[in-house]
Amino acid sequence: MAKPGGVNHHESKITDENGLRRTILVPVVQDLSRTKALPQQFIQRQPTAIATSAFTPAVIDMAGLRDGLDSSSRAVELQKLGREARDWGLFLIENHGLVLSDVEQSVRGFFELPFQEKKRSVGTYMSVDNLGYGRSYVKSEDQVLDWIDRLAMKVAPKAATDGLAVWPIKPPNFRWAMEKYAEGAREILDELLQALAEALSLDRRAFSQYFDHESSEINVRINYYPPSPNPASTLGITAHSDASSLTLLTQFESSNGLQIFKDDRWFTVQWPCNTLLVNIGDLMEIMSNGVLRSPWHRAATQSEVERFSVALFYNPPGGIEIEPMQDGICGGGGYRKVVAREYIENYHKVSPAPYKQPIMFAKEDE
Ligand SMILES: O=C(O)CCC(=O)C(=O)O
Ligand SMILES: [Fe+2]
Repeated sequence: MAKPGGVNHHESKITDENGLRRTILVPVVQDLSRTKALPQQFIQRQPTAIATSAFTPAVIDMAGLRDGLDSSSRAVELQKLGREARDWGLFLIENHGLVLSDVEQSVRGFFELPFQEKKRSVGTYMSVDNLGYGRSYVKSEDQVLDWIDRLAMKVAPKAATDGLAVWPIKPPNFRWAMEKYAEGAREILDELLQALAEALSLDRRAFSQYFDHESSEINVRINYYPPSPNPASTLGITAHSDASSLTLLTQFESSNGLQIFKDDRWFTVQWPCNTLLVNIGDLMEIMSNGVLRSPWHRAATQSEVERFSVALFYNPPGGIEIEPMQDGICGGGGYRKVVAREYIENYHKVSPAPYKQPIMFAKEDE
């Protein structure tokens, strides 16, 4: 336990060069930020967080999309959706009906707890599948670390969470708020799976056929980026694509943290506060055989501002085999059939990874 005002440590398990499992201690970023300390292990080898351009994704009006299957407003939204999903792999949604205040209150309440309380509150499942309160993907002692503390949990299917102490006990309504949010999110993402297929002139069930209410998987990761002593030399999240089919991303205040890589440069994603962001994940890239591509993205840090984001990953049931589309427009991406769980396991094993490397696992000639 740290002295009052001191820095606590997360315990991360790594496998060292001799194949032995070891625990290494990683400072809690929330504590570092308070003391304005910036240890060497958080300093990127190249200055990073300077994005050259700003980008505001197209906003899809969910009310317009719901406006009757053959209505003109739906046609307009579908056209926008198809274009943005193909060009950028992400888009914003408005009129989504999701209320975020309970989630925000619970998340802020959790991170306000003292370190030991946070650990006690979450239970013991830290090292399972990168879940729990702590850090993701600490693989070696000389790795440059992200300026972040995280809380990650499985939300669905419910049975998958039974044996794990996955839910923070404090604040007391945390689980209720997150499950309510996830159910609302699932409805929206189901609609978007169908709309994306339609926007690409595919059978409406081309993507949604892999999902079902009982066993599709929802994982939630809460990213907390405390103020950084030097945003130009720290990163909140190292560049990656998401393993998911679709990711729903929420931030609590409008701030510029998310950056996306396109045409050889980084763009800061500008994101109005009444909207949520949806991005294509690797599993969707595989399903569409490369017609939709999962964007390579990262999170910058800021000097005076703390930022929270909530990433909700929507995946088919783990045992489902995904078969890349082979017809006219969807074909030629060179992807092979993959079992969702095998894809995700490999993704966790190889992350963090160089540009688009995890998805090579699903290429035909791998
Ligand atoms: O904080 C953000 O905007 C990005 C989060 C993210 O990319 C993730 O959790 O996978
Ligand atoms: Fe991400």
